[in-house]
Formats: sequence, structure tokens, C-alpha cells
Amino acid sequence: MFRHPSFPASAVDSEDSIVDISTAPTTPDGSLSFSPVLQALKLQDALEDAASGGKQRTSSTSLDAVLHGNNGVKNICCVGAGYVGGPTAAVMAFQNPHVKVTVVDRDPNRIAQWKTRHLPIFEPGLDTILRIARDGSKRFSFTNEPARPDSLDSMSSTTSTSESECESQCGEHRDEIAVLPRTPNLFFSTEVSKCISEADIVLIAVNTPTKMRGIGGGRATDVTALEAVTREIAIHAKPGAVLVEKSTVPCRTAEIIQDTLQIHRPHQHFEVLSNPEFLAAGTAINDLLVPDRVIIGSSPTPAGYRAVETLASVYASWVPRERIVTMNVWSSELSKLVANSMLAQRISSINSISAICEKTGADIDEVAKSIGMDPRIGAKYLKSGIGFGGSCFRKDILSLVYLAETLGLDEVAEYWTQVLTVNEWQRTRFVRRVVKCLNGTLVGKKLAVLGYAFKAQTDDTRESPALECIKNLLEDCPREIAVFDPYCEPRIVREEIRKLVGDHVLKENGGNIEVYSDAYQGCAGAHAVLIMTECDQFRTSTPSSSHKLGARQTKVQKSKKPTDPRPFQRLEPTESEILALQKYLASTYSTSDPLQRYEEEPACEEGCEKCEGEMSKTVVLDDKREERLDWAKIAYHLQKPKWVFDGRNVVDMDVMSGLGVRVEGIGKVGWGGIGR
Ligand SMILES: NC(=O)c1ccc[n+]([C@@H]2O[C@H](COP(=O)([O-])OP(=O)(O)OC[C@H]3O[C@@H](n4cnc5c(N)ncnc54)[C@H](O)[C@@H]3O)[C@@H](O)[C@H]2O)c1
Ligand SMILES: O=c1ccn([C@@H]2O[C@H](COP(=O)(O)OP(=O)(O)O[C@H]3O[C@H](CO)[C@@H](O)[C@H](O)[C@H]3O)[C@@H](O)[C@H]2O)c(=O)[nH]1
Repeated sequence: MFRHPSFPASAVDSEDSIVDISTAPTTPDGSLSFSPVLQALKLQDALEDAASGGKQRTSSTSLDAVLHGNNGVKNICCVGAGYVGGPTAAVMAFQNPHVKVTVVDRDPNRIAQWKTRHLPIFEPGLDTILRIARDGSKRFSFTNEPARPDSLDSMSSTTSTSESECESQCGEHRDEIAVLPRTPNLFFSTEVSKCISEADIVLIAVNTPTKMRGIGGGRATDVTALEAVTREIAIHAKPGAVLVEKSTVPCRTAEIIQDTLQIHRPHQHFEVLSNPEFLAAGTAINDLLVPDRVIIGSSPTPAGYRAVETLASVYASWVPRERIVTMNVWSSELSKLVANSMLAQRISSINSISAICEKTGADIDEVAKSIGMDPRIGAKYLKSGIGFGGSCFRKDILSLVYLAETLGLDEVAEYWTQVLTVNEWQRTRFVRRVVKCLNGTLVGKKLAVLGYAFKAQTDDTRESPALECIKNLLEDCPREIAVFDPYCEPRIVREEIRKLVGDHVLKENGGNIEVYSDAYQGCAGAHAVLIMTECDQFRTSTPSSSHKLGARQTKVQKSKKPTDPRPFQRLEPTESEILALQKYLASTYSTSDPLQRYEEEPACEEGCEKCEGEMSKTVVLDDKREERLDWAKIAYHLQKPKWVFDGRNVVDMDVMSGLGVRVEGIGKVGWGGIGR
């Protein structure tokens, strides 16, 4: 049973509040492999085995077979099909095959995209999860033995459906694991009220941007979308449904939701939980599959704890019990704002030190490394650069500042405001340095911007530091600003620049911004290259590796190769374990469906614009993601003096110097010497 920290043990243990532990699975050994679904499946296997007189040697895992579990949760509705709603719902459905999960949104285009293979967002690993939860999966089988290093003859360790059926009948392979098909349990819909009315749990994952005008404008959180959804829920939710804030909200928002519920349904009780999301763009699927923690805040009442149990039981399908942390609802709401503010504060802190480094000869990466080795400080979020962007940090700090202001805590508000001030200052400093190094004028010059998204490995361009720098650079009237990002489609970047800066700045309308799908074309003839994201593609090889000056490194270094997770301890592996095996086999045999479990992807309509127009583009983008830039080639085509302004400290100054390039990095003494 989950015990709320602020609730006395005696009260928790009272009859009213006791929740049957059997429905809230635990992970006794803390392993991710525990699954309530498969506990039930084990029983099913045992029964099947008994029925076959013990002759059945293949473990048969039907992920659809379990109808119960998860505290009676059979239907989850997630309102908001965005960066959070889509991936979160997909992972919940993937890990709970017997629960129907529907993502609803008022935007029909977004919903339509989620139903096709042209997903509205790019997240590594999302397609795999989606293809299984949304499209269902075929029966497949594999041997429960690690692949022998000497016999990597492609699919020797997996077998086709017919083979495994045969083997299970003749009983030859004791260690064969067969996994039965699963039917789709993830759906996307625009029928918001209908889906809300059917759900046991309603997740609210709508956008909560900064309020643009009126009281609190520029700081307070705009809860318009949240309010609209709350009203829908209040009218349509089924009695007893558990309502969950997934969106990042101001502290005490649960009160507003409760109030709305009271107005529309005065005679029914609903519990409102806070369950903030901590995923980061670019690593969303991994963050969701292996979260550091899942926070659930509730009211300190027996009904509140029961609601916690309900939601926790969904997570417990794949998250170890000790990582599910419960607290009061206000703490949970506030924790999210504080987590983001503290992470951003570290970045501003290290960036403030970078300015000192540039004027003293200290090196910011060396300083960050040395302080990060102190476990009390830790190494993460100490990478100095042109500052943080993204849809969350700025707005969440502003929300915290506004909260402090409304509470009359001016010093607190001022303290956190400073994190944002330093962030903006860091970008301005960078632009000033570019202009200064280029003799104080950009007139007639071409600048190439590498990286447009708010960080590497994502196509999310919200609050992009690159765009802020571009806006400032435009003031100095360069001849051209050429933009390239290996993760962003040029069409979308153009669209966004049009929306946020204006039509007139685009080359096609006589302006000076051009977006390229090829880095070399973008950089050709440039007077300076500006690196805005920490993309691996932009890195030079390290001096210790094989290169000689000017040598070309073509491939991005892949993250560590997955290892074979077999043998599994039990013959009923969890979806997480199967996923690990799939990843291992996919990387070993360079195939996307090594277990042959995918169903056909939904077909697009005849003449689908995206299929026709985008296929070639996707291939181009994929290639760009694989390749490391050939800096020798870029340097060769730069105007003299050749400049690179490295806003993320990803190129090696010595390598670049060997190519005749002057480099100015962040928090480093660059070509211009101390104090530039
Ligand atoms: N993006 C992230 O990485 C991230 C991470 C953690 C938390 N968050 C928080 O999660 C929340 C959602 O963020 P996001 O990035 O997914 O936003 P998003 O803009 O990508 O998606 C929000 C979706 O909600 C839909 N929506 C708005 N009002 C609606 C209504 N009345 N009915 C139905 N649908 C409606 C929108 O059409 C949109 O598709 C925010 O509070 C954000 O702060 C975001
Ligand atoms: O050492 C660092 C780390 C990050 N950044 C920058 O900080 C920004 C944010 O990066 P990151 O935190 O990786 O991405 P987000 O997707 O914005 O994720 C943050 O915001 C989400 C939305 O609330 C939270 O859920 C996540 O936990 C939190 O990390 C980016 O511009 C990065 O380039 C740095 O400059 N230096």
C-alpha cells in the first residue's frame, strides 16, 4: 500500500483507507522485469501447461489475455496530443496492453497525423512503441539464449510464427519463448467529451504557456486550455473517475479544478491528482520507460490515497515501486516548477562563470568538469553555451516568479528572474562577440547558422536560442543568414521564421534568411559559421582519435551498442525486456523489425502529400543525422578570415586551427585572445 507521508499511519491503516495490495503490484527486487500483467500470464501459462499435461514446452505469452489488474483501470483518456500527451499515452498503453488508452485533441490535424506513419513529433524510439500499442503486434518467438558472438547469422535467434508453432507442438526447444499477438490498445480521437466520459483515469496534458497580456501578462501561466478541458471533464467524466494534472501548472491549480467540478457536479466526488511529467525533448521515450521518479500528489484523504493507488497501479506495470513517490498535491505541483528552475539555474550559473573564463584564461569546460566531480554538485546541466531554450524552462521560471510575486516574496521573485536575465545576456554576449570579431559590421556578409532547434537531437524549435540570436544579428544587416539543422525540415523552419519574425525576412520574399537542407551549401562562401546546438554531427573528432589534422570523420559516434539482454530469468519477459531484445537485435542486424512482430502500418490516403514529397526529404534528413560534418570541406569554402563561433563548444580548436579557421568558443580564450 502507498502511504502518504503527511498522513498518520493509524489513519492510513484504517479500514476505509486500506487498499488491496494485490492490485498494486510491487517490485520486491526492484527489478524492472516485474509486471502485473505477466504475473497473470504466468498463471495462464501454468493452466495451459497443466491442460496440456505438462507437455507444452514453449512458454506462450498472450499479452491480450488479461482482462483484470491495474486496480480496475480499463480505460484511460489523455487530453492533449502534444509532446507530452502523445508519448506518455503511448508508453502507458505499450506497458499496459489490457488497458484502452485514447489520446484526444481538439486539433484534427494533429490527431490525423498520430494515426499515420507521419507522426507530428520526432522522438527517438517513439515509432517502435507506437507501432506495437497503436497497430498491435504479431505472434513471434525467440530463443532465450544470448546470441553467440561467432554466429551472428542474422535472425538465427528469432523464428517465424509458423516455425515457432511447429516447435511448440513437437516440443523440441525448451528455451523457446513465444509471445502471442496483441491487439491495438492505443487510439487517437477528436471526440473529446465522449472519450472523457468512458475513462477511469483522465490525464490532462494540454499546453500551459505564459500568459501574453492582461494581469500577470508575460509571467503568469495561461490556463485557458486547462480551464476549457476542466469544464469538459466536469460535465462528462464518469462518477469516480480519477483526474490527473500532467500539464505543468501553477501551485494550487488542483483547487481550481475541484472548484469547477463542484460547480458542475455538486453531488459527485472526484479526486484530482498532480502527476507532473519530467521527460525532456529528444529523450522522451527513454525518460518515460526508465523514469528517475514518478511523482503523484494527492489530497491527504482516504479517497485521495485510493486515487493514488489507481494511478500508481498503471505505472507499476513498468516502474519500480520505490521510484513512485507520493506527496501532497501542492508539493507535487510546485516540485515541477522547482525542478525546471533549478536545472535552468545551473545553466545560468555556469554561463555566468563562462564570462569570467573568457576574461581570465580559465577554460569553462575544465572548470565544469572539476566542480562536477564533486558529488554534492554533480556533473549534469553544467554545459556552458548560448543559454537554454525550449518550451519549458523560461515559462516555468516565469510562473515561479509570478507565484513569488503574488505571495509578496519580492526577493524570491528577483532571485529567479536573474536566471532568465543571465540567459538572455549570454545570448546577447555571443552575438556581440560575432559582430566585434567581424570588424563591427555584418553588411555584405554571409553567416551560416548550424542548429536551429532549441537543442540537439530534436525538431522542437520552440523558444530556440538560435532564433533569438538570428533576430539580433538581423539588426546588423548581414547579406545572408543561412540556416541548417539536421533534425528540422526546412519547410517547417521557414514557416516558423515567417510566423515569429515576419514574411519579409525570408529570401524568397527578398529578405536575407535562407534555410538549407544541406550544411555544405549553407556554409559555402560564408564569412562565419555559428554553431547553435550541441549536435554530434557538428563535432570534430577528439585529438586523441585517429584523425590527423584535416582528416575526415564521417560517422556520428553512436551511443553505446546495446547488449543482448538474454537469457531472461523468467520465460515470460515483460514488454521492457522484449524492447531491450528488439533494440539489441535491431542494432546487431541493422533491421527495424528483427522480431517480426510489427503489423502493417496504417496506409496513407492515395496521393498522400507527405509520402510523395517527404520520402526523399526524410532520406536526406536521415543521412544528415548519420553523418558528421566534414570540417575540412566547410573550411575550404569559407571566406577569409575563416571564422567559427562555437556557441556549444563542440569543435576542437586545434583541429580547426589546423584548417586555418579562427574559433571563438564560450568560456574559452579564442583566437582574439583574452577579453575579446
Ligand atoms: N514539451 C515538453 O517537453 C514537456 C515536458 C514536461 C511537461 N510539459 C508540460 O506538459 C504540458 C503539455 O505540453 P506539450 O509540450 O505537450 O504541449 P503541446 O502544445 O505540444 O500539446 C498540447 C495539446 O493540447 C491540445 N489542447 C489544447 N486545448 C485543448 C482542449 N481544450 N481540448 C483538447 N485538446 C486541447 C492542443 O491542441 C495540443 O495539441 C504543458 O503544461 C507543458 O509545460 C511539457
Ligand atoms: O548543461 C546544459 C543542459 C542543457 N542546456 C540547454 O537547456 C535547454 C533545455 O534542455 P533539456 O533540459 O535537455 O530539454 P527540455 O526538453 O527543455 O527538458 C526540460 O524541460 C522539460 C519540460 O518541463 C522537463 O520535463 C525536463 O525534465 C527538463 O530537462 C536546451 O536549450 C539545452 O541546450 C544547456 O545549455 N546546458
